[in-house]
Amino acid sequence: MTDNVLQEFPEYNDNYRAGFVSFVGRPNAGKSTLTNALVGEKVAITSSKPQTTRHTIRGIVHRPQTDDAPGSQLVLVDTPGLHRPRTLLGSRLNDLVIDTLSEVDVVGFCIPADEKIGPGDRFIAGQLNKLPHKPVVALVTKTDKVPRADLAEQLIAVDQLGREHLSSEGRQADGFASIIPVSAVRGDQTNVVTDELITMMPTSPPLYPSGELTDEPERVMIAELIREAALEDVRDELPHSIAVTVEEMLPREGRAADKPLLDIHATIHVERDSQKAIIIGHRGSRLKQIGSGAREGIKKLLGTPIYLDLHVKVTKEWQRDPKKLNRLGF
Ligand SMILES: Nc1nc2c(ncn2[C@@H]2O[C@H](COP(=O)(O)OP(=O)(O)OP(=O)(O)O)[C@@H](O)[C@H]2O)c(=O)[nH]1
Repeated sequence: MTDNVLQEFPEYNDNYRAGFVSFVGRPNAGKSTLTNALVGEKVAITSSKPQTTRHTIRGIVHRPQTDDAPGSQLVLVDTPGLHRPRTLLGSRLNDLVIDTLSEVDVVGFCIPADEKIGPGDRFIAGQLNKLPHKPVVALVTKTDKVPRADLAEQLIAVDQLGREHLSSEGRQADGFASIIPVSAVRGDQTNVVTDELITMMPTSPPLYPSGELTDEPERVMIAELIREAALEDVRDELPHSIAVTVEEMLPREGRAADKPLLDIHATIHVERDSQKAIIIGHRGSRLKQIGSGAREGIKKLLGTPIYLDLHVKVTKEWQRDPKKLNRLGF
């Protein structure tokens, strides 16, 4: 930690709490939406399609010191969905998730209130059981989608899941450290989630300056925004096949200082010619749509006008080829 960080926190004292929390859960469980709700600004990318969060994206919750509580900082590490691997990419993602989890202070296991607990959840619980010293909080998400009676039943089922699957030797107590129902969309109980997570953080000096919401490199955020735009309205098989790389970001030469323009060159990678055709669309109409969709988000992120140059490339079988995976940054 730099001295700069401490200068920003004159009230910092020995009771200050700060640490890392990571949300896991099967695809679509509501991890990104919850991250955004806790941080209060859009940092992670959400989509109604599963498995869009491939990169570790952090958001930071700052709580200033009050008469009742010391100041605190919660660093949210948003991981890809932990899921049963079917491809090499799948198993790489799982390794990445386990690595991330071994370094955080608390794991938040997101389980939707409106879906029955299934093999995917039991798989995740089994993986978490491999980290016996890691406290796990169950977050029962999307509570606005179910009647109270169904929620009560789900809470009991979640408790059961914890008792059955989080019981390795060395675990302080069997099961979840706590179970919290929450609706990120309505903002119900989001404060309770923050409070509970903060009490579980170690005493520590602040980890990040207060203005910082995310330390994800801009390039990765930009690639994610393009990927999100490309995933709008496409068929179900496509999401797994798309990756985006940002090739170049350069300020346009010869522009007046008060009228800057940033040129961004990016590539959308697909696996097959047929998918390339879908992405490009009739006479390039879909690609144009993707470009304008992504441009808005990128402009907002960078706070400057941009020119987005998009290419589509067939990178065959990239999900299964280790060399290609490395080149795409996985
Ligand atoms: N009604 C309701 N919908 C929610 C809530 N939280 C998330 N959703 C919806 O559930 C879907 C999935 O949410 P995400 O936050 O993208 O889920 P995720 O777990 O990050 O998904 P992956 O990135 O695929 O792992 C989206 O359509 C959200 O709008 C909630 O509290 N209430």
